[in-house]
Amino acid sequence: MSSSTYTVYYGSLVTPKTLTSYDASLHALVAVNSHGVIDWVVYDVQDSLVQTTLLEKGCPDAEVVELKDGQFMMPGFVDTHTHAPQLPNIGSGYQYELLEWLKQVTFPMEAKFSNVEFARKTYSSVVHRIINQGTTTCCYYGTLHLDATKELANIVHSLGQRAFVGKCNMDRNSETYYVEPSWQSSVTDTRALISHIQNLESGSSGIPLVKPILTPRFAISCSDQLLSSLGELAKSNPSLHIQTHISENLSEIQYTRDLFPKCKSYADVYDSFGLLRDNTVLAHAVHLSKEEIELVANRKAGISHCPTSNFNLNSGVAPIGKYLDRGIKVGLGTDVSGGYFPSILNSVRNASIASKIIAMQNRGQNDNQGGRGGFANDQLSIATLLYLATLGGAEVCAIDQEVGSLVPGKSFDAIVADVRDTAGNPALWSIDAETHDLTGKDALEGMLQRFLFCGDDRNISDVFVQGRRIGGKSN
Ligand SMILES: O=c1[nH]c(=O)c2nc[nH]c2[nH]1
Ligand SMILES: [Zn+2]
Repeated sequence: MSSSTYTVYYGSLVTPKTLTSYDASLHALVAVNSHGVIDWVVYDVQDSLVQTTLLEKGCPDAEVVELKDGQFMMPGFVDTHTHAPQLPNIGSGYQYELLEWLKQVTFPMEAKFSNVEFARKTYSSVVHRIINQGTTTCCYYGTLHLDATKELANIVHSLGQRAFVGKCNMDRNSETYYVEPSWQSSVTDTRALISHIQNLESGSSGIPLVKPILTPRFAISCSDQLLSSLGELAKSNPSLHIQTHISENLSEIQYTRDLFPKCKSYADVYDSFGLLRDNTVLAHAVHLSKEEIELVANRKAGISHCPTSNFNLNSGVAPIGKYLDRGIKVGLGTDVSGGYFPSILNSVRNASIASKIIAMQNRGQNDNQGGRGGFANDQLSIATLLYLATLGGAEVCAIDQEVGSLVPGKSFDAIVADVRDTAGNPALWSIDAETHDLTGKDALEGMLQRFLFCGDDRNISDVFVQGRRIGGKSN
């Protein structure tokens, strides 16, 4: 590859390594090739050695983009669970718990997406907002409408975000104005959406950024015939992703038990229809039994932890540390509009608080069950929170070979965080030379913490997917 086809980013870098560690360098060089893939990364390169390093790497003419002091690169956020049609409802109806909230607030809004013009206008604003929050990969639920969900996929595609887009399957137990007419039409529309998304162009890298995802809304909303047909569809397409809700709220769990008396558990409902596998994204998982945890672990399905929504709809506190100890893949989800904020930064904060609640409740206990061990009774560290927001999410989506960390061979799906006062966020007190030593790695850890706990979209200068800038503050 000719050296001028590289863009080389020079500046501070933070990237997750394991659940308990991350790499950080104040002066890193990250070379991105013309396909948007990271070719090489070199840590700790002083200013005076940048040109020498480029020469050694065989690309003296590469375009160098230099970050400012107070900015750093990190992988973009992976939102493993959100509902695009619910953004207009953010901040409404939080007096209800799940089932009543769906009925009173959510279904009336989603029904409006039968109007494709409304869908196009709304989704355009939705996707712009989510990108500018630093989300480079997003798992979207649409509504039950085929045409509106095609629009959602088109918009995500045209804006260049990496995403999974699904049409809700729901042929029963909803309101008469918002339910699919039959399981057959639900499956037909699902197939049509899959073909539509698979026919979207792949862009210059040749890598399709938008992928279809089967979306049985939750067990309650799907008849046996529908779940069975979706299971068949999944079986004939092993690479087709699946997303659904599980074990979020106690009334929902009881209702599910009543509807599927032959199944051993909520998780067993999905498993018995062939919907629990290594590319299944399970949202919530607040109240899983021991047997369900084993089942989810054995099937290698991933959990989307949505703490904001779990607090907000009074659902409970998911025992994420226990899942991590058992080796289950975990990522974060915003779950708008059960969650009231479309940014993974907000999920990070609430995941931290949720883990502290569990740690307080379990103080003094030591029931680490082997596996990775050590998470169940403890608060999540900064390293773990960073991991869940990025690489953990990529694992849940089964795309961790492609994205989730800034290492050679992966796509440059990244953000530039900016923790300077000039970013204009009064809640983030920037680190300055008067009060801090800005030369050591601690300074970078400090910047990362402040960004995760106090940052917002004003602190995100750039959002890149597959090497292409698709958003950021100046957009
Ligand atoms: O948080 C949630 N949001 C939803 O829209 C939904 N549908 C089923 N179960 C759900 N949970
Ligand atoms: Zn949800």
